[in-house]
Amino acid sequence: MNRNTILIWGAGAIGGTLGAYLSRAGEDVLLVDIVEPHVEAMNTDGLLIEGPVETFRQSVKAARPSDVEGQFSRIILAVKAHHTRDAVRSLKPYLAESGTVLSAQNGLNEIIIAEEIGAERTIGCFVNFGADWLEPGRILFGNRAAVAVGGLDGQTSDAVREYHRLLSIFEPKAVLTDNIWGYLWGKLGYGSLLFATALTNASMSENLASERHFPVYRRLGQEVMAVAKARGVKPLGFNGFNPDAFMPGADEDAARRSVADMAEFNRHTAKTHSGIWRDLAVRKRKTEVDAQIAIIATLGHEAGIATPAISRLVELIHHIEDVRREQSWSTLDEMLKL
Ligand SMILES: NC(=O)C1=CN([C@@H]2O[C@H](COP(=O)(O)OP(=O)(O)OC[C@H]3O[C@@H](n4cnc5c(N)ncnc54)[C@H](OP(=O)(O)O)[C@@H]3O)[C@@H](O)[C@H]2O)C=CC1
Ligand SMILES: CC(C)(CO)C(=O)C(=O)O
Repeated sequence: MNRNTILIWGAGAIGGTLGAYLSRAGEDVLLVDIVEPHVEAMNTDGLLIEGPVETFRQSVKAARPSDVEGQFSRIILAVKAHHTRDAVRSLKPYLAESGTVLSAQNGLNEIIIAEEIGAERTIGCFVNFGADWLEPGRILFGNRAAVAVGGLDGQTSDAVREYHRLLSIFEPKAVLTDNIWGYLWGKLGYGSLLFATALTNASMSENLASERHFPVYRRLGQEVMAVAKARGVKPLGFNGFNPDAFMPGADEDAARRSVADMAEFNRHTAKTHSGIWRDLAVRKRKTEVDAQIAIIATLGHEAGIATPAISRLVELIHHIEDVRREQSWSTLDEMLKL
């Protein structure tokens, strides 16, 4: 390890995939994770990336947080949103004074990271590719999708350019943007629909293609876009999600087309279900609903925007987490009662 080593903090589905690609390209990468058998497997057998995009086994270096020594200039954070603050506190001693952290996560984690290390050391990023951590040392890379990197203030610093270079190794179409908040809010809109799909056991595309539930998807998208607009953000679209279709005053057909495009996009991935569904159905653990979705209601309240559908969605996900409800079409039907 030396100062030029790139740390990937959280080496699950997203961090592991990025780490394998960067290591394969000859970048000096250290994958840091709290799951000891995963760290052990990565050090012993490397990381197996498998699925329709490509399958390869990559030799990587891995460590537990307590094994890390030294100071580093580039750290990519890829833990779940609700682990962000703890993870940033644990990586902070290893972040060089002029070093930066890039969030390869869903949600508005950049706000928390900036609170902990300063906005000038926080770099924005948006990832939409699909991956699942299968078992120690083994990750499914389900599909390619949009990736963007940008400065929180819209400026393109050397650090922003450097992370864009790194992300482009993984995704050649990675965008260097002056509106990273636009992508992050676009993903919150997209993500709110994904959380709704996790209320059932059907695939993302099957859920999104359900005509009966279209009003649910439209309402969620509309609430998120209204909050984004009130905060002065110009949300951006990607992979079927068209933020304009959910803006106040937009016609129903536009939203219908966008939801159909999202269904079509998600028909072509080996990751058939969202990470949220996987947390509930497979990993049997808490989701990112509070960190990623409940915060929209809080910010909406501050801006005077009502978000009843978002609040009901948060409640239903909590019910499933607490084993008070099942993932089923009838749970999604609850969203129609608003
Ligand atoms: N998977 C996907 O397809 C996509 C995910 N995202 C987003 O990317 C982010 C990462 O998700 P994903 O990769 O799926 O999650 P994973 O759970 O697969 O990976 C996160 C890893 O980080 C570990 N971890 C937790 N806390 C720490 C810590 N303090 N220090 C070091 N490691 C830690 C986790 O351990 P443990 O399991 O014990 O918590 C886990 O091994 C999330 O915000 C997610 O929403 C965005 C786009 C697509
Ligand atoms: C489904 C995906 C990959 C976005 O397309 C995602 O963000 C998730 O699983 O949470």
